[in-house]
Amino acid sequence: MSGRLASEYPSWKKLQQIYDSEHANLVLKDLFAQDPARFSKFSKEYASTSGPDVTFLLDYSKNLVTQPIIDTLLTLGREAEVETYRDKMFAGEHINTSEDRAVLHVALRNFNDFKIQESGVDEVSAVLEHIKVFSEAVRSGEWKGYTGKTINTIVNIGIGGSDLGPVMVTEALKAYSKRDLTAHFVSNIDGTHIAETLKVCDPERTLFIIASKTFTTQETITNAESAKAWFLETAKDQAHVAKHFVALSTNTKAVTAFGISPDNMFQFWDWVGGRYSLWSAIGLSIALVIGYHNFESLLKGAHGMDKHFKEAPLESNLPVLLAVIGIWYNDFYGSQTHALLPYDQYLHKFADYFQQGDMESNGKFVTKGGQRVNYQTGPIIWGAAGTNGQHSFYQLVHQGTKLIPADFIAPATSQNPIHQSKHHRILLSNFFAQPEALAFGKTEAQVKKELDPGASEALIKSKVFEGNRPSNSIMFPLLTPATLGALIALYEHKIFVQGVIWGINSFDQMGVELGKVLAKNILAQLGKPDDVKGHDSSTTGLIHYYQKYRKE
Ligand SMILES: O=P(O)(O)OC[C@H]1O[C@@H](O)[C@H](O)[C@@H](O)[C@@H]1O
Repeated sequence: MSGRLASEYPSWKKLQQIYDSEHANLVLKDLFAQDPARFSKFSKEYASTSGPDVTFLLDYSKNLVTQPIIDTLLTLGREAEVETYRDKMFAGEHINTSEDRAVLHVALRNFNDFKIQESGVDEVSAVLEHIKVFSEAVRSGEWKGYTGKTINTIVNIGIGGSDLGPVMVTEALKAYSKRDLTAHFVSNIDGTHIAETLKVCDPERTLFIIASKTFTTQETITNAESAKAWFLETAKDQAHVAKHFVALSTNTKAVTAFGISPDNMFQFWDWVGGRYSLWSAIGLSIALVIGYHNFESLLKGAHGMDKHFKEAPLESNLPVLLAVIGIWYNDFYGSQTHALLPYDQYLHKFADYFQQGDMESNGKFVTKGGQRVNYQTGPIIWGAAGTNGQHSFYQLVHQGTKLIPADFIAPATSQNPIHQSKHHRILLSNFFAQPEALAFGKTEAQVKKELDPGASEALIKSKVFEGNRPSNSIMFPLLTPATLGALIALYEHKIFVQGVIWGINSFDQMGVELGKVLAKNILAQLGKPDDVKGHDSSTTGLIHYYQKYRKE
């Protein structure tokens, strides 16, 4: 984040030399055979030192690295001043330079531990109290709708960071949810999303949470207006809106203009980035679904990881290790993507969440200083919950032509140990087997032994697994709110470290703006073909096609 080109650091050049001269010999099978202690050397157990107990194991031994490579990668971190920039973040310095903002999602889960100076930080506990009181009133039934009935449905209307975090976390912690409160999340501007959701809502018992940092996002405001119109069809009186609509925003003026009273607004601050906002008022839907106590555990679990990230030396700092290993593949092996593969159905939205978290943070081609980078920055993040992926895309992961570093994530214990944990044992046997298969593969000699002597060369070749495909494995005892908090913070800080090394600003998102501006211009031209002006022939042709067939 210094804005320097990463490729100028001496250690970057050294890593390139190491890659050029050694990568052909970096063979996992050999590395494990040569060193029986490889697992203990390249795995670390995390144990929180504050807040609720959180432990997990990070096994990074199945990576194409040796100790000298890790050391050089850590030197790269030091040359890029990762420690300095980490301290600047925690100190509230304006490291989001393009927007001149502090980056303080860590302040949202701090509980007065670290001293952080920034306006608004001293209001965090009051907002948490507001969330607590409100969520408890709704959950207990004390909060009533306009006809005196309790709330049985919440609809969070938001998009991007005002949607993905709450969606992912409420899914991940479903085991802790209040079963008689149904949560829906409406994000897409496609009218189908709100229309299908409203079909199953009762206006007398539904609470709408309008979640938007800016309160100007077209999708969210349009969906919120449609929800309000739907509500008023039954409720009639505008005064009833107060019982059924709340806002989560930094923009009091726009919230008031929408018709939501400031009493029903949950505040946050411009130093909370959208994709880092689930810890803020944006997490209200989480508190409603899992209860404030569990929401606080989530925050405290994340704080434990913040403490680790802030205080642990780089060589035992888990976010740093994940970050530099990721850079090794991304920038030297040329891998384009990184897969997040949780073997836990509850984490089925984890990869979706970190698509925004990682790709919106580190999908940048200029440094903070405005120079075009001459190396790759953020990877494409993708993934799905195991074992589903095994029956679809794992073919390419095992035998395709691309190197796909992957993180396998699993709890040792299931929240649903049905059939004497038979399901979980099968799930975990796959969780153990896949990284093993990826790393060690299957040789031609092994294949031949299993086939008839007359088997064709082509058949033999098609059954070979080259192996040497890297992965990390992360295991924890049980997916608790605090463990999830720590896990999310682990990846947030990994993304931060990578951004610092690449010299980019991980905290703005200029890349989402151009499309929004063009769409606004096009929206004004959709009325009639003659209005369609100023586009290339392809865009013009597409709009004309729409105009020919549309039905209003
Ligand atoms: O919360 P808001 O202001 O409605 O913004 C929602 C999303 O809007 C998008 O345009 C941004 O790229 C995201 O970062 C953001 O989370």
